Amino acid sequence: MIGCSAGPLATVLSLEQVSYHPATVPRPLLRQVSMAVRPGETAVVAGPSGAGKSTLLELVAGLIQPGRGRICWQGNPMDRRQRHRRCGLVFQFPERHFLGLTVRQELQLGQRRLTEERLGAVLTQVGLNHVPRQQPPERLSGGQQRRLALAVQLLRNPQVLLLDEPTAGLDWSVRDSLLTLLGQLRTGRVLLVVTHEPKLFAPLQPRCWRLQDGGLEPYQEEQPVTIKPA
Ligand SMILES: Nc1ncnc2c1ncn2[C@@H]1O[C@H](COP(=O)(O)OP(=O)(O)OP(=O)(O)O)[C@@H](O)[C@H]1O
Repeated sequence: MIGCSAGPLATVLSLEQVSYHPATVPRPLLRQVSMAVRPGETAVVAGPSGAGKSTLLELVAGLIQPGRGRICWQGNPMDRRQRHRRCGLVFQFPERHFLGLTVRQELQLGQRRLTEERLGAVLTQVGLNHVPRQQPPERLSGGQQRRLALAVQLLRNPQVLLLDEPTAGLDWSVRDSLLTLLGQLRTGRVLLVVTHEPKLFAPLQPRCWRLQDGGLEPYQEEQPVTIKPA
């Protein structure tokens, strides 16, 4: 297996010269995109609507295949199956894709041997253990629905959580509590967030990239000002 150029100790997730050009569009959506995420880092990719942010996540998640380039874990290129196994993708507005009639059913989908213990543990992890498991997902609040979508992915034990506009459409207090949860979930895994509002994610102290016109450039997002007590 040919290793990606970023050293295995230096990075966990890396993209090397990744391009994606669907036949039906005149220009590539992604042109030789490279990024490297180090252990313990949270990555934020910002960009305007239509820049290709969701497409980037789909590539990393193994839902689609790049025309060129490689997506690596600890320096080793991953095929689609490996990417799919390693990554959990939470789509934008994930509540629109719920299929289960109850919270329990939503969590059981694709999890044939889900024990009560594991179900309880994941609901606790996302702060939903108090919610009745027979409750239909559509009766949950907006913030609770996002937490349920995270729980669905966490059951797969992903090393990479891919989050597409995770706070979109939530009011500020719900957004803040979701950000606190994301801060907890980044322990031991990589978070890769795409958003057109990168400032919101500053509390996670991420490394930032900007995606525009098919190219990806690193940039420094301003860190939140912490006021020290007098
Ligand atoms: N397989 C495909 N074939 C043709 N066009 C595609 C394909 N995949 C994505 N696109 C187009 O590429 C553009 C980028 O899509 P994408 O959803 O990745 O952007 P985005 O940055 O996530 O946008 P938003 O912030 O609005 O969600 C869109 O115009 C989309 O319609």
